[in-house]
Parts: sequence; structure tokens; C-alpha cells
Amino acid sequence: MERAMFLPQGLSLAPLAPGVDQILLAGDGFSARIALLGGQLIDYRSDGKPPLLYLSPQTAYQPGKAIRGGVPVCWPWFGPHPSDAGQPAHGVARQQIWTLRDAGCDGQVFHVKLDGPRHGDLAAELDFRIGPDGAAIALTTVNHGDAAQTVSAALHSYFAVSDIDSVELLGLEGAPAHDKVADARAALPAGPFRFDGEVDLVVYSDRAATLRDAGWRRDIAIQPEGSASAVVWNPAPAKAQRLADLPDEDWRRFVCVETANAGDDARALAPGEHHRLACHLHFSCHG
Ligand SMILES: O=P(O)(O)OC[C@H]1O[C@H](O)[C@H](O)[C@@H](O)[C@@H]1O
Repeated sequence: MERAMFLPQGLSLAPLAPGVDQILLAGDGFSARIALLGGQLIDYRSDGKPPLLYLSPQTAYQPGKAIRGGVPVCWPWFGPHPSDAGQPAHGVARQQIWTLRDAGCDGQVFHVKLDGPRHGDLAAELDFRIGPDGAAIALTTVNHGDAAQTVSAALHSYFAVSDIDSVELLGLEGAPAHDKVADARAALPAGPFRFDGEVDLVVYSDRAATLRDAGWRRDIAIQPEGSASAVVWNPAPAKAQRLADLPDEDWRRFVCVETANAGDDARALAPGEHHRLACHLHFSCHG
């Protein structure tokens, strides 16, 4: 909180829950919130429009627990730990408090830098650029050690949708994928992808994708950087019921399209090397 005096106009720190602060951004025609727990964007919206991101009303804002919604940062591993089942799923970054290092404003675009927890010799930082046209989130990993390290990660975006039956995902047609539900390798269909039942895919693609929502007449454009994998996830009713921090019916209200370095796309970092994984998110409404 001691940094509050340096914050630009439109940006402030406020409590989100006991022991957890959030950064509030109020721009011309848009607003956003970043939780320091997990270093995660939890809200972005244009005035009068539906939110970009889904955020569970049942989430616990408690250090040591991940927030269900927004854009959790999975780091420095995605999914189960590669060798130690006692470690948390999706790494340590989403459960810990990040530190605000710098914030500024360039015209209408806010930028915010956060420092993440160290994990051994690996360090993480986040760079947000948030303006009237959308949000960009960049996760940079640096290997400060003397040995090579493998890192997997994801910007686990929960996109809000009008209803899951109204959306289709475009841009990943025909891409090779690992279907984690069937534990099988397969290519995505040649046409638009629709969500039918539980979906948990690592799609090997570095292409931009578009989430088209006919109900809200909106397209969300997802432009990846430093990524050759996208994780596409929706739990469907049975798995949603097993998630204590998600209302039973809310699986209909989001889909995750995660800009990732997952599965075969994990990255090896030599000593001193860094890697930047970023997603650039824009939405447009159509008639
Ligand atoms: O419940 P969580 O640990 O947040 O994980 C939620 C989901 O994240 C990713 O999308 C994984 O591919 C899924 O397998 C997992 O179920």
C-alpha cells in the first residue's frame, strides 16, 4: 500500500478480501481489476457491456487457494507436477501473493508490472497492458540458476459467455490435439469447434483464435505470443458438481481458452535465459 502515492490517475489499490488486495483500473469507457493473489486479471469490461471474464461467485480469496475465474497464471508447471504428486496442480503462482512493482499510463492504456513468487531458481513477472480495446497479459520466466530448467505454464483465461450452446471457437480447425478426457491424440474438426460435453484439450497451434458468442453478438479475439499450445476446457455438469468453488450451473457461463506452454510445448530454459508467454485479448460486438 506504501506505493499508492506513485499510482497514476485511474489506478488504485483496494482490499479484495482479508489479506488480499486488488488493483482497480478505471479508464475512459472501461474498467478492470487485478488480484494480487495469483497476479490475476479478475475483471475487464467495457461500460454497459457483458464482462470479458467469468469469475465464480463461490471463489475463496485466500492465499494458498486459487481463484476460480479471471485469468489464473499456471506456473512453473501446468497440470500435475511432473514428478511430485504432493505439489499443487498448475504450479504455485496462482495461490500466492504477487507484488506490485510498477504502474503507469500511456494515453488511455494502463500498464502494470507484478513480481511473482520465486520457485527455486525460476522467477516470474507479469506485465499487463489494459486499455479501451482490450487487455494483454505477458508472463516472463527467467532462469537464474546454473542448470537448464523446463517450464510449462498457462494464462488460464475463463471467458464469460452468454450460454455455452451459443458459442463456437474458430481458428484452431484441424490442429493436432491431445484430448485429456479420452487420453487420445486427435485432430480438431475441420469446421468451427463447439462445446459438447466435457472438453479438456491441449491443442498444438500458435494461431490466433476467435471465440464467437451468438447470444451476446460478440467475438473475443485471442492472439498468442511465445505459445504453440492452447488449452481448451469446460467441465460440463458432472465435473462442475465436483468443483466446490463453482456453482453447479455455471459451467454454461464460461469456456476456457488458455494461451499455454503445455504438454509437448513445455520450454527448456538455459541458465540466464528468459521466455515470454503472452495473450492479447480484444473483443468486438457485431450487429
Ligand atoms: O480445477 P483446476 O485445478 O483449476 O483445473 C481446471 C482445469 O484446468 C485446465 O484447463 C486443465 O486442462 C484441466 O484438466 C483442469 O481440470
